[in-house]
Amino acid sequence: MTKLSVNINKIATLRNARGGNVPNVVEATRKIESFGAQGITVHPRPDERHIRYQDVRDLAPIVTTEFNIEGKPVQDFMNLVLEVKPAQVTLVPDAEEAITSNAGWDTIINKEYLKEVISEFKRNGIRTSIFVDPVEKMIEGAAETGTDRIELYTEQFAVDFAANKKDSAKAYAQCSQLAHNLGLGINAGHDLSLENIEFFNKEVPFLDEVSIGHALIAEALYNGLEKTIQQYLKLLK
Ligand SMILES: CC(=O)[C@@H](O)[C@H](O)COP(=O)(O)O
Ligand SMILES: NCC(=O)COP(=O)(O)O
Repeated sequence: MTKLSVNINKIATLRNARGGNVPNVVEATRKIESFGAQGITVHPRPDERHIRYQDVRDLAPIVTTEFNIEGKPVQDFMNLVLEVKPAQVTLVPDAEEAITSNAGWDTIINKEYLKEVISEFKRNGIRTSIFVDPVEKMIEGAAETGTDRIELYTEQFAVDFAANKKDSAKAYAQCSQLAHNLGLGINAGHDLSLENIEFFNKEVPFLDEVSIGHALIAEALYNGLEKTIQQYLKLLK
């Protein structure tokens, strides 16, 4: 079964909107795990627009499933991850001003940089994953960085699925097969939703984990967190 890691960025967005501590991200995390999620993902961005560095410190000791911290490996981010030592770190090549993550790594141009960062996290017992586009050369480059896993960036899949599902996951399936053959673990995420997740999970082999946030939290506004999480779990079987 593909594991579901719930990205709680948007719970922090709502909390920050009023400047207080409601909704409380620690309480929300406990509930999300009790509803069956197999992981919690956070993405502390440099501007702390949603998840703050202190949230990461508060969450680390209470997450009982897998804690996955995503971000660009700037020094502050690296220090935070090495301080809390989550189960997994996912490296994303985010531009600071980007409204959201919008590209995978160029694993060829950035190979030496990624090798250095990845080896530091692995020396500290943290599983590494790197965010990549579904391009076979980028998967081959990822394997040369020493990363444990890749995370397939699924925004293009979501766009294509909405237009015409037929071949929307084809490149992802091919890249997942290649990654598996190269000994890499395979995660996926960005713009996955209740509408597209079943098709993606059926079409793409060897998936270890999907991390889902924006759509899941939006869907939970209508259906509730517990029911929404259990709908995802059922579609990921
Ligand atoms: C890397 C990725 O695609 C998402 O995990 C990202 O964390 C979403 O970030 P926002 O929640 O800031 O849109
Ligand atoms: N890595 C993807 C993630 O954590 C959540 O992305 P999204 O579902 O908020 O687009």
